[in-house]
Amino acid sequence: MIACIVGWAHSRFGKLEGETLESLITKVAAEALEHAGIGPEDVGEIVLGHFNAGFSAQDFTASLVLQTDDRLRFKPATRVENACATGSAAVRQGIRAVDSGARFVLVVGAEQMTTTPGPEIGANLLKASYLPEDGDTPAGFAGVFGKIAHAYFQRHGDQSDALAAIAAKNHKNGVENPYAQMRKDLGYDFCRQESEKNPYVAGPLKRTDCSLVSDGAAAIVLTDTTTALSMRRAIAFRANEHVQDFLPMSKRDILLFEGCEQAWAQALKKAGVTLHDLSFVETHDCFTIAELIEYEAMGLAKRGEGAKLALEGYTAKDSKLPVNPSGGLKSKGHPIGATGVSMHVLTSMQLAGEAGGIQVPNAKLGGIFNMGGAAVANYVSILDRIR
Ligand SMILES: CC(=O)SCCNC(=O)CCNC(=O)[C@H](O)C(C)(C)COP(=O)(O)OP(=O)(O)OC[C@H]1O[C@@H](n2cnc3c(N)ncnc32)[C@H](O)[C@@H]1OP(=O)(O)O
Repeated sequence: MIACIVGWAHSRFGKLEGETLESLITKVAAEALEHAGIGPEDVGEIVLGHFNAGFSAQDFTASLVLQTDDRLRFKPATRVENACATGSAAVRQGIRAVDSGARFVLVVGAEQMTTTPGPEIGANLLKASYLPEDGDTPAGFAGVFGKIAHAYFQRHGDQSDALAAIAAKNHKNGVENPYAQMRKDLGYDFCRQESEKNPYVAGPLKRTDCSLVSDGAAAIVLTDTTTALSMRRAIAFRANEHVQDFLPMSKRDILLFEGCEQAWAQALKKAGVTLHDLSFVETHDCFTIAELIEYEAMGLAKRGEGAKLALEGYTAKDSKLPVNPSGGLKSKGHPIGATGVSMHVLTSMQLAGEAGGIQVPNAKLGGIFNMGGAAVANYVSILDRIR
């Protein structure tokens, strides 16, 4: 059975004053059901993606979705977590529920990060790393990717120009995304130069090489193909693959993102397509170096040559393969548990031709890569509009 997305909702991402985790969850849940044209009574199963790791005092959160409407009472609801790929883990669990016979499945991803004091944010995020073996990591998760960038530069040369090009591209794309946290075209020169407003954060990574700290939520409604074809819109999963790798970076060649490579290979094979068939890709640019390595791991460039794609503009919104037309985590924001669900929402919008200013013309097939840790949890979806 092929699961389909038939409704969706997305909150603004950013520092959302006056919101709570509960209000974020219930708003997108209600909006997604309405968008799908179904009622709470039609929901067969609920999955919540929520990372937490200390961002919220409430850690038993699946039932918060039931606060949306009394008619959700007694529905099965479960929270899933897989670090920064938590949203995609929830989507995959939702697909499993459809495969097991649930007619409509409500998948919500949510996180509230900005109410946590600065130093604690880094410490919470580092819980998705493997500290005992990988050694002390200052600067939170940026420290982990700072080490990766440093090692990449040692192997393949200084790629600061390419990283700045990726940052500038994603910030430019985000300007037209109404859900994005930072809608400023920062420009290549600002992203390239160290400055008071763009200091080094970790290793060769500057502030503009990092994704944002965000609050936000997103939701989708899933159903089976037969039901989906009788509804307003139907976005089908041509593939949905999950590859989990070892946690310690010392057990892998960390510059290869082999879990990402494997997940893309499996997904493309399952969908029976190549990268050239995709209209666009939303990929996990938690740090610009991640997007660069992902170009290579997905097979778009040879190892060590990802920079060329960034510098030649191959992945720009109006070019061969737009990557992160939404602005990516870089400018859209990265509320951990919501990110993977957000990628599925924005890809569905693109395929439905409902993406407004970020619309990729004639988008037919969309690819998604969402990652937890440093290529530890790897999820690839390939989505296709069938109605
Ligand atoms: C596998 C994974 O997904 S791991 C990823 C997990 N996520 C992360 O690790 C989050 C990484 N990002 C961060 O920790 C933070 O954004 C940092 C450290 C880069 C910057 O935080 P701070 O230095 O505290 O910046 P602060 O919040 O004080 O903002 C200062 C200015 O920089 C801007 N800014 C903050 N973060 C960013 C960013 N990532 N990119 C661009 N601009 C930024 C702000 O808008 C603000 O601008 P203003 O002065 O014009 O108002």
